[in-house]
Amino acid sequence: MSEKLVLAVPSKGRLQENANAFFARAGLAVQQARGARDYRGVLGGVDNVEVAFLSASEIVRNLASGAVHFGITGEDLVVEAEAQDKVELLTKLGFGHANVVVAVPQAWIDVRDMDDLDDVALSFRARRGMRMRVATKYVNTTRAFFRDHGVTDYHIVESLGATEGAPAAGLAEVIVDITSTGATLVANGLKVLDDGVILRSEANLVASVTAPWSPDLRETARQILARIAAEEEARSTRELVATLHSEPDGFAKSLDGFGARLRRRNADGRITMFAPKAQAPALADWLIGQGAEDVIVRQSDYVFTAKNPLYEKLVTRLGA
Ligand SMILES: Nc1ncnc2c1ncn2[C@@H]1O[C@H](COP(=O)(O)OP(=O)(O)OP(=O)(O)O)[C@@H](O)[C@H]1O
Ligand SMILES: O=P(O)(O)OC[C@H]1O[C@H](OP(=O)(O)OP(=O)(O)O)[C@H](O)[C@@H]1O
Ligand SMILES: [Mg+2]
Repeated sequence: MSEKLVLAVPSKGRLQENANAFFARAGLAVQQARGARDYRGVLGGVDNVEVAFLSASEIVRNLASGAVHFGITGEDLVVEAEAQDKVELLTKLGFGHANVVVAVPQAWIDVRDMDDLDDVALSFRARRGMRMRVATKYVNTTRAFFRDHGVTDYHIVESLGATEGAPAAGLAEVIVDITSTGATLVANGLKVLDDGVILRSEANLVASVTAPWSPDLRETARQILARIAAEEEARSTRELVATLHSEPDGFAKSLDGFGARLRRRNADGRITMFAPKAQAPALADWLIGQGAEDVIVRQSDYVFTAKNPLYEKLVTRLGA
């Protein structure tokens, strides 16, 4: 039996659709083996990969234990699992943005920041003889953040769902939870403290450091990461083609100023350049000003480079 690289993708929730789209863009479509009820799949375009469909939090557990090699999950879940020494966050994926925040009732008008919350905690103890309660499923994240802010007089009430409802239900005074639009907080009469953003999270491609990384599996990883990096590079850069019959003075320096690089110069005066996407219109305009008759700007599907930065990051972390 040949060993496989196991890739975990979210099977439900907010990350699922974007995760599938991400692999499809890289030419690595996730294919569910037999119907949607099958929890194992394959990755189109690369042999030797088994796809495991798991929830975002299960993905972190499996990465930490080494049961899967790669996974897509939220940074908030990696931090909460305190798994940073067992995984490598290879790259942010640009979706699944959400903040882990400390929120209190809007009615607490004098409570604006963590210092104020500390005062509340102390007076709570003094006046009511009980500790301020914080409802959350981010227990470790909360403890670390409160410790850093010198808040010690509180008690965590573990909450596994509908955390925002805890204050109104009389189960806690404060919550720590994840939010993206903020609508749930507002609907529950809560506000985020001014310095209460604990973590700005997004979905990441994460590698396990503890998984068995044989030479064959490293080679499979190299191929996958080359495609992902090539797609990222293609998305963030544009190719420009212009015909310039004489090269402007200090051309290389000017290109540098746009963050662009020369790729090729043909004998007929046609020049091909790569520029960051955001700089492409300005560079095109400048080239016209330098005498180019037209400038074609195009996006490539993939830009493979001799360097494979994601793979290098992985190998550096894994060591020899
Ligand atoms: N508004 C949001 N609320 C919660 N999570 C979000 C939000 N936006 C992005 N995320 C990200 O999606 C991750 C998974 O959340 P989601 O609610 O989709 O999973 P879930 O299916 O509820 O998982 P579980 O059952 O393990 O809690 C979060 O940990 C976070 O990284
Ligand atoms: O800031 P908002 O856009 O209002 O989103 C925040 C809400 O979304 C998440 O819950 P989710 O819907 O994922 O349900 P769950 O708690 O069952 O996972 C989170 O736990 C918040 O309750
Ligand atoms: Mg959720």
